[in-house]
Amino acid sequence: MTERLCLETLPRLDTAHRPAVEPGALSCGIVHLGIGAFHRAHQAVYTEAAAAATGSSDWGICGVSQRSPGVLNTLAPQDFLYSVLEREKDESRLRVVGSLREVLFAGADPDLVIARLAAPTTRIVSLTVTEKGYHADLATGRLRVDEEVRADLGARVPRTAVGQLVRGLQRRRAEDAGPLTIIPCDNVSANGRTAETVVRDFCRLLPEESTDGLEEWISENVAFPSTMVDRIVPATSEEAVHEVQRRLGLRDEAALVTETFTQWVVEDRFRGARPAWEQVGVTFTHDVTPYELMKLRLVNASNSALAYLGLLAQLPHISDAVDVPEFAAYADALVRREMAPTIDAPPGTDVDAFCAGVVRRFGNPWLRHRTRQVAMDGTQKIPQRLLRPMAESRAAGREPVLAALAVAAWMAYVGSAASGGYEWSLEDPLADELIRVTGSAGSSAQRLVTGLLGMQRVFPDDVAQDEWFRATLTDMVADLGRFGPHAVVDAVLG
Ligand SMILES: NC(=O)c1ccc[n+]([C@@H]2O[C@H](COP(=O)([O-])OP(=O)(O)OC[C@H]3O[C@@H](n4cnc5c(N)ncnc54)[C@H](O)[C@@H]3O)[C@@H](O)[C@H]2O)c1
Ligand SMILES: O=P(O)(O)OC[C@@H](O)[C@@H](O)[C@H](O)[C@H](O)CO
Repeated sequence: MTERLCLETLPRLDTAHRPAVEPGALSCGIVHLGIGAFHRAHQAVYTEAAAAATGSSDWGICGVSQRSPGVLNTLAPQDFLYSVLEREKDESRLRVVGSLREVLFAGADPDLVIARLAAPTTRIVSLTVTEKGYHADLATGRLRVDEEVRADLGARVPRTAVGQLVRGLQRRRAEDAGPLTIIPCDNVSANGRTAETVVRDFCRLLPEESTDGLEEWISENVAFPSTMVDRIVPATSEEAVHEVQRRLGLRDEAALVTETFTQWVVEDRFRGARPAWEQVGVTFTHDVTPYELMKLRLVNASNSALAYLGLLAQLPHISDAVDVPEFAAYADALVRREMAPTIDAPPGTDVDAFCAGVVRRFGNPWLRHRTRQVAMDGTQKIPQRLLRPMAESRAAGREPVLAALAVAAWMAYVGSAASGGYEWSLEDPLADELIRVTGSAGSSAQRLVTGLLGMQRVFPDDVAQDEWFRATLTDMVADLGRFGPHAVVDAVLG
């Protein structure tokens, strides 16, 4: 049986495949909440490169798995080492990453998580907890006090990321552990401001005696920079594990395959020390907004569109959807014709070249990014990716039919998934409401569209009350059911 990747077997690897740092020499200066695939192939890679560039040993990462012990169980036998295989056409580069030095499962070790957040050696806390993990109201950006948040407000041991952050900050302040920078790395609009708002709202809801002065302390000691992150990182697959084993001669159960493209733009607003990320390609700026809008509206909007059309056509991966010529042409047109006119690109950006890269990146056949994964949590994604730019297009007198088709495909997918049309049940924090709405719509496209448009937590008034939008969606949802996604895409492209 092939031996496992771990500290003991590491020296057997070719130097080119070994970490750029000595893993055992690193202490943890970063705690990362939500240690999924993305952090491991993005921020952890930049952080290791920065440590190697400067020789600093302060920036190892303690990753926290929030919902399941899966990542801990996979990585612990590997001493938290894993490989990242960058693949594109004939180009590939494989490297074991050594910057992740500890993984905790919050469900098993909640007190230790708070202790790590409050340790004076921790200077950075980063997050990839998915869009829903912020518990933010999409319309207002304020904390949504749902069941999980309510439970955390009354609990000593929190389960939500916002609860963990606040408990960690309370203890940091009590123990005078020093300043901290909290860096959200999710595809969430104004993610820094959103994280700060939900943290402050949570503080205000706690009993006054436990938070007296905490907000002032946060203002003086904690920064919440916004970030834009971009790299396609699918979940670990059996294919990835086999390919990496073939190349390394060791088994890595956590192997990740990603693209060569990577981008990280960070608002330059820190409290205290940070890794020298500027030396390894991270852009620091005073305003992330143009980068964020370009990413959400060009990359993520078309990704969601391909996911929903792909699922309606029973295609398992995003690259399978790009292999369908009319879907690829549609995604390209969506990005160029309807999304690009809604953004002010960051200075120096060649928007045409960026647009051309979007569909090419999604077509990378080595990236087995599942349509199901991209499609999940649609109620949290489509407002920022599609509805907001559509509302702006409508206000400017345009008819964004291509974007409307993406929303119609989401509606058709929701209708089908809610009634057992897929092997999985609908994955969305608002699944109960979606199932209720789609159930009462029966087979009527008009009732489905009207019901979904009535969900005020998803559709802002200007979109829900737009007659053009309602009528266009109703026709498209009906046609998707009658003629299928290929024919509807053909018709829309003309
Ligand atoms: N994978 C990508 O290509 C990619 C690219 C850019 C940005 N991102 C951002 O990173 C996020 C994570 O992506 P990933 O590929 O690592 O996913 P993943 O499924 O591998 O990891 C998700 C992590 O979030 C945690 N989580 C899930 N729901 C949560 C909740 N309600 N509260 C707290 N924690 C929760 C999980 O426990 C897990 O640790 C995405 O949602 C996105 O915002 C991902
Ligand atoms: O990761 P999510 O779930 O926010 O969104 C799914 C994809 O759109 C996303 O992962 C992209 O592939 C990624 O944002 C590219 O950088």
